[in-house]
Amino acid sequence: MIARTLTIAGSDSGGGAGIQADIKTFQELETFGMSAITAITAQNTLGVQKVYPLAPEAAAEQIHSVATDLGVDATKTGMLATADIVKTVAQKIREFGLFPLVVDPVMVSTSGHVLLDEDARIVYKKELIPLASVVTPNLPEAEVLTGLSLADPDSRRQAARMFVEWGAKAVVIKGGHGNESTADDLYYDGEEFSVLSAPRFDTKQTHGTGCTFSAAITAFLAKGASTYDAVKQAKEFITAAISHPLNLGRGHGPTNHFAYRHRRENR
Ligand SMILES: Nc1ncnc2c1ncn2[C@@H]1O[C@H](COP(=O)(O)OP(=O)(O)OP(=O)(O)O)[C@@H](O)[C@H]1O
Ligand SMILES: Cc1ncc(COP(=O)(O)O)c(N)n1
Repeated sequence: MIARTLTIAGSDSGGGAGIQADIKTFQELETFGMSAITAITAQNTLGVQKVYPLAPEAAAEQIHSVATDLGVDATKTGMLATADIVKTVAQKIREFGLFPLVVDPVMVSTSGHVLLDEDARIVYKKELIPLASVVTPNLPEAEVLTGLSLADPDSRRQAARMFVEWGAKAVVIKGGHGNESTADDLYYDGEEFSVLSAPRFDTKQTHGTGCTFSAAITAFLAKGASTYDAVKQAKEFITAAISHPLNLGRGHGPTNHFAYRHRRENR
């Protein structure tokens, strides 16, 4: 049977991030993608013009519909908007056993728009991170959640240990926002640290990189990969997507979700 993937996240009308990036990634990686929408954004490459969070029950009903009929092999969470949605989503994940679970703690868009209410952060740590098979904060998100300044490798390792202490089985602290010459992501599973490294491309077309990366991890997990292998292959997917830009829009353009498959087909 085809592997079934579920994203619980916000809609990006511009198609580069959120639910749309997730479904494209699920499809490219030959899984059957499904969605529970938590918020609707009016958004393009220039920024987020408007956010409409949905009622928590709307997310709960969508998860119920999918889980009680089609079934789910791996799940991810993205933009959850409010503390009440975070609580409800965590409860539904527990109720339906929607594991393995990738938690992408989306807080602020590339363009600087707040996508998670401040009072949701505590709930996140208490309710959602402990359920995660892997949690994928970027550097600013990891700084907000741990309260540490993450300018050097030692502090990043300390932050990674904190996520595992809170109950996540593994963590990837993504280095996209760092200023090193390579885009290095730090992986930790409670036992070993590894650095997943890729060239840093000098590009503005990075809208949706985090969503795409976490969706790719979810797809590889749904197909049976170990967490580390899923993260490693997802890093190849996102590196291909960033390095073959589509040049759309006038701001931070989307990544290229076709690139990984095209590269494999042309080998
Ligand atoms: N310019 C770049 N060149 C190469 N890889 C990059 C670049 N920017 C980000 N990445 C990679 O993309 C992935 C997502 O990382 P990033 O830190 O951008 O996440 P994010 O901030 O959550 O993304 P988003 O833009 O969706 O919010 C990571 O594997 C990171 O290393
Ligand atoms: C619905 C939604 N989810 C997530 C992001 C984060 O992506 P980015 O940081 O690349 O803007 C976003 N902009 N919109």
